[in-house]
Amino acid sequence: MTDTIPNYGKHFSLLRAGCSEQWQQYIEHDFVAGLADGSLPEKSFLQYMIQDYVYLMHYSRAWALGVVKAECPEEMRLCAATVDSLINHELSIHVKTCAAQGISEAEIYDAKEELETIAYTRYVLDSGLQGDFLDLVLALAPCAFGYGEIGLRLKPYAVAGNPYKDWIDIYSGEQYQQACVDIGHLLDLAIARRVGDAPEQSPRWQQMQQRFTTATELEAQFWSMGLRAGRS
Ligand SMILES: Cc1ncc(CN)c(N)n1
Repeated sequence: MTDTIPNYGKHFSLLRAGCSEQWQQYIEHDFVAGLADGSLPEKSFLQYMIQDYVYLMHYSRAWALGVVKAECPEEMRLCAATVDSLINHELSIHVKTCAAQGISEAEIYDAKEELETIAYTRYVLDSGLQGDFLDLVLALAPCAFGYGEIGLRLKPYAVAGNPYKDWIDIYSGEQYQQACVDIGHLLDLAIARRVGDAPEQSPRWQQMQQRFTTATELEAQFWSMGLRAGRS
């Protein structure tokens, strides 16, 4: 797998470097290795897709909260565009994968949430409810960037015969990669507006890094939940 760090903006690189161990545990998780070589059990993938549908619904609500908390038109527009891309595009593969197994969208919408899904989604929503727009974006960011980086790393494995080719194609694809660049721009804007040009020197930096790191840890737990669901 290639180890190039994607160019999703200045602050992505800084925050990623600030939690490199947790970041590696997220992007190099066994679940990801199973997607790459196709060895991930089908049951794990299906359970993950059901929980991920539920996750993305709450994650979309959190981006909608971004529209509410934004402080300029550019922030509002980027948040609104992300809500649209999540609920009208990214979720399609979840609906398609479940439909192929005879599970309807209404059933996935009502699926019982695993504890990891609750922990992660409510952490993100609470970051926005309790904090300001920047707190919210820092908690939202690892989701977008991590899958972007994983998509690029897994691209060479999207070959005929890999059952997870469609999944890899989506996250390595131009549309998803552009969304990561746009979110990187949003993060840079949000930081510059609220903390200035040298955020690492701000008294707020440690707490900002912590939000990003916690969301990164919750991502790794989400993969582990997928593996566990496949074994039960
Ligand atoms: C848990 C999780 N994290 C990230 C993504 C990519 N948007 C996702 N679909 N699910």
